[in-house]
Amino acid sequence: MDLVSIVVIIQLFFGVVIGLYFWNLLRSQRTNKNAIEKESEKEMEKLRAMKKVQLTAPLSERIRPSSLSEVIGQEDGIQALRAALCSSNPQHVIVYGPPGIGKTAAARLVLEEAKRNANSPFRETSPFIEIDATTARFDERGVADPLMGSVHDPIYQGAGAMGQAGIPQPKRGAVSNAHGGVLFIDEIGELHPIQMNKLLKVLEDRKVQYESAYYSEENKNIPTHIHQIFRNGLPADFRLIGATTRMPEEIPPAIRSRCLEIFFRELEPEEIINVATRASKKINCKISDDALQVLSVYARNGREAVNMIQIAASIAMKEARDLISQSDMEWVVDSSRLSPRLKPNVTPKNQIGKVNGLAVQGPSTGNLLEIEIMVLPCSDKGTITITGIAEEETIGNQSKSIKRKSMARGSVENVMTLLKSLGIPAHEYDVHVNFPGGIPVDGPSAGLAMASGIYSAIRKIPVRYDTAMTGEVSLYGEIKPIGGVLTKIKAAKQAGATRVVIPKANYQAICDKITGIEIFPVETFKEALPLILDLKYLSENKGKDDELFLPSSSA
Ligand SMILES: Nc1ncnc2c1ncn2[C@@H]1O[C@H](COP(=O)(O)OP(=O)(O)OP(=O)(O)O)[C@@H](O)[C@H]1O
Repeated sequence: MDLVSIVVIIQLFFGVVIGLYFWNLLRSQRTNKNAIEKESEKEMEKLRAMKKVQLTAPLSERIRPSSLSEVIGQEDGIQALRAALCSSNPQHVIVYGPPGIGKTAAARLVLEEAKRNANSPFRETSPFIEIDATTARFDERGVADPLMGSVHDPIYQGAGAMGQAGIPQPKRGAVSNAHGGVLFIDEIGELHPIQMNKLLKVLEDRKVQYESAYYSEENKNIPTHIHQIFRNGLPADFRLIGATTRMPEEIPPAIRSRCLEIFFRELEPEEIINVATRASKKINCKISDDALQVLSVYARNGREAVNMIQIAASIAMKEARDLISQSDMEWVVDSSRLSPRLKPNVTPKNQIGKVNGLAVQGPSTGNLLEIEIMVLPCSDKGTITITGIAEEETIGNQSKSIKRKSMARGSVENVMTLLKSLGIPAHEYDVHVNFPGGIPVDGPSAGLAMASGIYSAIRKIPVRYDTAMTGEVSLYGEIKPIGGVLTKIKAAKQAGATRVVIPKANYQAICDKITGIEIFPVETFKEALPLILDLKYLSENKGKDDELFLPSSSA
């Protein structure tokens, strides 16, 4: 055999081996493809079967408000929401309010209303994208980010065609999905600071920019649309509605300054009954007055009312009844371990050292703040004791917080100095200020109530039970403005007070729209005292009014 024949045989051999290799590869690919197709067909069959099964719409869906007019008690908030979003120039919005009072329900409906305005930039197809900030977790490497979107780098794409070709793939997030519509971020106060900064950038640029170490402008393999996204960003022009149960101070100022701030208020008991009645009508179930009464004692907000109706209606329907009875509702209360909604009310008796302060919890929940003060003469230097939720408080937000001496304590110290300077021997007493009922004392606004209570306890003059009060007291006896005055006036009225003393600087014409309570705006402590103390008792028991008044040199 000559050399040429040997080379031909070797070539033939390698030719056969290579041929066999590729034939095998092709065959295994075909087998793989067949297996995948078979598997996919099986899954499609399961999917089709699943789609055929459909239960009736859950009660919660049927109960949900279907128009803004069905959102009860939030007329002011809805008017502001309409003003912000239904015009030709919609704005970003933050909606504040306690849980379960209709923030999400209203946000979902306002876009539909905006679409009906011919001048609105929203179109029929404008999307409403909802995301919860508590679950919008992101990966620091940018692999997954449901809010902003992310880039799937080839290393994470596995064996996909793009991955094998080394092409990074941008994946849209909620900000781009909401393009041309509304992005609703529930619990926006819980958004991670990094996400918040990214969101601010998107609001500014109206697009989202992506980066990847795998991207190169020169790479000819990368399709045009991906080049476009990396060069120009992905459009993200939407209007933001953020909802939060936090206080405005807890929301980063940068986002607040870009948004219109809207407040939804706590629902009153009659409004909760109204929500419950409508909900039961929507599911064609009647409800007895006794059952509604039980519900009104236990439901704290619209969501709780609706949940209670759902459970009670399910029991009634199971027993083929169309009426929710008192015992159904009591069963719901018992099985859900609900505790009654106890709102403090004024005690109908003028008492020494017992004052009605006012507090705001959360963005718009007002409460009567009962304050008890006892003074005991002491031989040495007097002490101050404060009990209740007032000893120490944390300020700031989740990224930065500091603990500081409670403002309530600072307030009492100011009040003591003021009283001493006015000739009241407050320093000759051990003073105990108690805030019963577990309502936290907010800031210095309880100053007027504490000063009046300490005065009452030292002079043994009862305080009027029908009067509630709020205001910071300065060292010189001026009554300084405080926050949340309207909420506090409404809380005073709800608790049964018929008179309320507020700082003059807080008085607005809108206060007079609240009927059934007399409002007394004051500038000084001296002006406030005769409104707060029981003057009748004083004239009957002491015989002369001048004991009440402070020395003429005082504020
Ligand atoms: N003011 C209201 N009017 C009518 N229904 C209400 C009202 N408030 C709550 N509901 C009922 O409760 C459900 C839940 O309310 P929604 O989700 O809007 O509350 P939310 O204020 O957004 O609470 P969260 O802050 O917990 O998300 C609604 O679908 C609706 O059925």
